[in-house]
Amino acid sequence: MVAVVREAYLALGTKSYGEHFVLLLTLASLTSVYSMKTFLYVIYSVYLSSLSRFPGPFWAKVSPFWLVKQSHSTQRTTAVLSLHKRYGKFVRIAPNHISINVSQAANEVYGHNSGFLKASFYEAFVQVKPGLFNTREVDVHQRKKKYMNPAFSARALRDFEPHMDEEICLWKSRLLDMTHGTSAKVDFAIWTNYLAFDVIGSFSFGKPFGFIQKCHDDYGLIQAIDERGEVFNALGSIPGWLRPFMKYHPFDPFWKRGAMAGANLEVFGRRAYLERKHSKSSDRRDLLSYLLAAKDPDTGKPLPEEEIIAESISFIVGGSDTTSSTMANFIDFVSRDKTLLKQIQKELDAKYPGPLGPNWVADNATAGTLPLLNSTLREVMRIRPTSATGLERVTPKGGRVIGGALIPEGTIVSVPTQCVMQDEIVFPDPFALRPERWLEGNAESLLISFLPFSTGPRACIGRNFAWMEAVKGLATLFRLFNLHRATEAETEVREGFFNKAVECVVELSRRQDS
Ligand code: HEM
Repeated sequence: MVAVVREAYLALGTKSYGEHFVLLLTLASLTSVYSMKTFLYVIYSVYLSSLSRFPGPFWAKVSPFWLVKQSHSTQRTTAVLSLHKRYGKFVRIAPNHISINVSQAANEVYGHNSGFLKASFYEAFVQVKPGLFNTREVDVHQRKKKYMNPAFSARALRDFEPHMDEEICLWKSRLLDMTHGTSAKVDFAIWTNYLAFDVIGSFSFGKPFGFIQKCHDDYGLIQAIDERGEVFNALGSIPGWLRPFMKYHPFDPFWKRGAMAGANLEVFGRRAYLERKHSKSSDRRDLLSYLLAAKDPDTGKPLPEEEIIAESISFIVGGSDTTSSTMANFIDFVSRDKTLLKQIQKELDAKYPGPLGPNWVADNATAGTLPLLNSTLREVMRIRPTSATGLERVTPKGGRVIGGALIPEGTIVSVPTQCVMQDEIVFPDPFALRPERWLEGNAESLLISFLPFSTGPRACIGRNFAWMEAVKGLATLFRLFNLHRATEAETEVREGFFNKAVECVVELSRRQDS
């Protein structure tokens, strides 16, 4: 097209009036051909395609950029939920994408043997090589899972607990230092990050990154991961061929920031891997030791270095921001509710009576079974899930009936986790934080709709690890401190692939026997 226009321009200087007329007519016809094509595409998309029976905003039916815009504004799930309120259970949120707000659909799409595979959205998250999280092929995923599973076994987690304790102990000491003889304003959106990053550093590479030690993120890693999450989440909805060019967008620095954040994370991941590889051998069974010892089942050879680096990066991301956001949300909710705070502390005092030594940290065996602490954590994860979005999957060959509607093969579908966990039929008064609902007779039956870690073969491999870290960290914090949220205002949440509170400033003071 550009070449034709240039030809026409060059020619205009030398041609007669009649020839000018012919050229202009040619240009006009070309423009009309393109306009006609666009017009036909719109007609097809809106009225004739097999998805045209599903309602949705006009722009979402004809272009992926409606969804890109929502992700760009870091409010994708909120926007999709408001569409469900307006249009009902099935909404077309992109030309080939149906969002489904039907509880049972979560199992139909994500459950074992459903046949739904991850969509090309996940390719936007690939760094170095596809990792456990973003690989799409079933056989590659199964191979990876085989060598990753042992690092997450009950035994491996038990062995790791003393190392987790070291980080939680240092964390609480820092908080105790800050509150010596006084109270302090502490932003737990940052401090839960320090803890989670050091814990995942210790778990993956055998030593923490040193955030708690320095009370600072020297590498700018937290911001890099936030920016990367927001930009990659938006890139995922952009057609694959266009993604590499987005960083050159002349008017919108958002895309370039994401590319730079991704590059910084890659440098950090490579360095952490190399340091660990060349460190003096230790008998610590960290994640890297499992990966370095793993053999490719096809070739019998060790895993390629690039694959290990890709997994390292993926674990820094997947294992840090997620747990820290969940803990920050818990702190946010409970520090606003004095009655609940006192009840949780009463439960903790009974199990951990004072005096508590300087190295005391809540143990998993006890903290993991405290009824109120654990049911409050469930409620927080249900009301403000860290992973709220509809996870994108492709409908398998032959199509499927999902939530009662026939979905043609090749269609991208997603079931927003937040919808499932706030279904008022399953959870009456869904927006009220009611820990009791998990302590009543029918609590077991609620678990099927409690999906903060997703479900099926692609569910979170780190869920037990995350739960252990959260209950230990929170039990230690609430046993030792009083927390009072320093604002009445609603907490602002930004959504990348995961949700994250922008701040969680709390007035922190020591309890009497801490
Ligand atoms: C509260 C904390 C966490 C939440 C809410 C969470 C949530 C999730 C969710 C919803 C998925 C499914 C994603 C999808 O299908 O696209 C997932 C997958 C994953 N998570 Fe987590 N996660 C948490 C903590 C962790 C931790 C601590 C680790 C590592 C130590 C981890 C590692 C992973 C990995 C590797 C996957 C991909 C699994 C696969 O595809 O087989 N996550 N997580």
